[in-house]
Amino acid sequence: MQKILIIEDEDAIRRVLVKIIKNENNGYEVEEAENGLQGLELIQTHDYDLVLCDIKMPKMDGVEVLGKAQAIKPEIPFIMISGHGELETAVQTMRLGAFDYISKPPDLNRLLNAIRNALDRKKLLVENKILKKKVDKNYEMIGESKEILRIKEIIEKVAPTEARVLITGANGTGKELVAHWLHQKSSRSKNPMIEVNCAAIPSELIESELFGHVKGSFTGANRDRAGKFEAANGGTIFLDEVGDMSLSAQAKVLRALQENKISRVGSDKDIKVDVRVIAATNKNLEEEISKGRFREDLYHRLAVILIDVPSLNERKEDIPLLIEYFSDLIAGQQGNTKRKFSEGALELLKDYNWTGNIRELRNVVERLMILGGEVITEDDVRLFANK
Ligand SMILES: Nc1ncnc2c1ncn2[C@@H]1O[C@H](COP(=O)(O)OP(=O)(O)OP(=O)(O)O)[C@@H](O)[C@H]1O
Repeated sequence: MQKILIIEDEDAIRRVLVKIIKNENNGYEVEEAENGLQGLELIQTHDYDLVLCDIKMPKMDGVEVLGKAQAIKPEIPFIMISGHGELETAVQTMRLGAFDYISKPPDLNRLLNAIRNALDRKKLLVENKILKKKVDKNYEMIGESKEILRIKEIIEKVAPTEARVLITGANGTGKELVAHWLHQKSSRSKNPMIEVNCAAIPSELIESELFGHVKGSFTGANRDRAGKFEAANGGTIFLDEVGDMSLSAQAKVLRALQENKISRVGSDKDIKVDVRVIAATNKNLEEEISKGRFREDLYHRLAVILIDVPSLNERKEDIPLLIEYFSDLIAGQQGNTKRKFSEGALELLKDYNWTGNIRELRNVVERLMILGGEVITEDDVRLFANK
């Protein structure tokens, strides 16, 4: 059921609107207010998917209702109803955030179209909000150890700048998480963050993946295709496992960083790109450089800021917090109740011989939640924590 509120002081117009809307779709629930003040009260106390609002009304006019409603519930779309001679005001309300306007007397098709479009947009906004919440939840960074606090502090300082960042650390320590935070807290966050796992792409394909190609440039290239650098334009590219990139791809990335230009494979036309680069690796790049497998000049271009993410064993005090977080997350995902871990169980888990990969900790928590008792005890840990 989608809820629509009509705020209109003229009885006749209100009645026509209600009739049209109800006839159109019996999935619409319609409520009415006779003036702006009453309308605003209803908006404050009820949830609506759409408001149709007259401009000229006693007590509070439509422009004021729109402004006040936007301050408290900005997601509700407004369609303004403009009387004779109010066209200019109607256009102005769109600048203030109204979704659309219709003129009196309402034209049936125009009205129904505007309503459908406004409701679609509302649905999209809500879906986006839910998605964003989900994304934020997936990227929570748990930990109060001085190592994690230091990383958060660096992120706060570095994210708003254009500086390139190289994130190092063992597998599963949270490098990707750091990269997401850097993007989310930057002015580029409205644009995409494009991830490329350099280790997962065969070396003969990596250039085309990063820079795109033109039709006919190699067997199978049967149409022009943009690469990840172009896709990330205005945003961030995250080069994960950058230490695994071939030397020829490294040369091209270096050029992209030096000149802010790329060219698609098989073309000599330059394309300007505005991309911030964040890279990550679990390799020791200095060692790779000494072995001739990684370009030193590229290393210096990438590592303006270095963030080393410590392994779990170096910040054991975060383990109980992570256990609680994962227990909550798993319970939410699987629809069962969150499990309590006894003090003794937490102590044992703190001293467990972790590989350092946080995914291992998550798996152990999940295993204990399945195999352990209502409260997870030291005995449960002894019996079930090891594989
Ligand atoms: N501090 C943290 N708080 C909560 N979850 C975390 C934390 N650090 C890592 N994780 C979770 O652990 C998993 C592994 O983290 P992530 O993918 O960021 O690691 P990575 O170092 O990029 O791994 P890889 O080297 O395998 O690419 C992810 O699900 C991530 O959300």
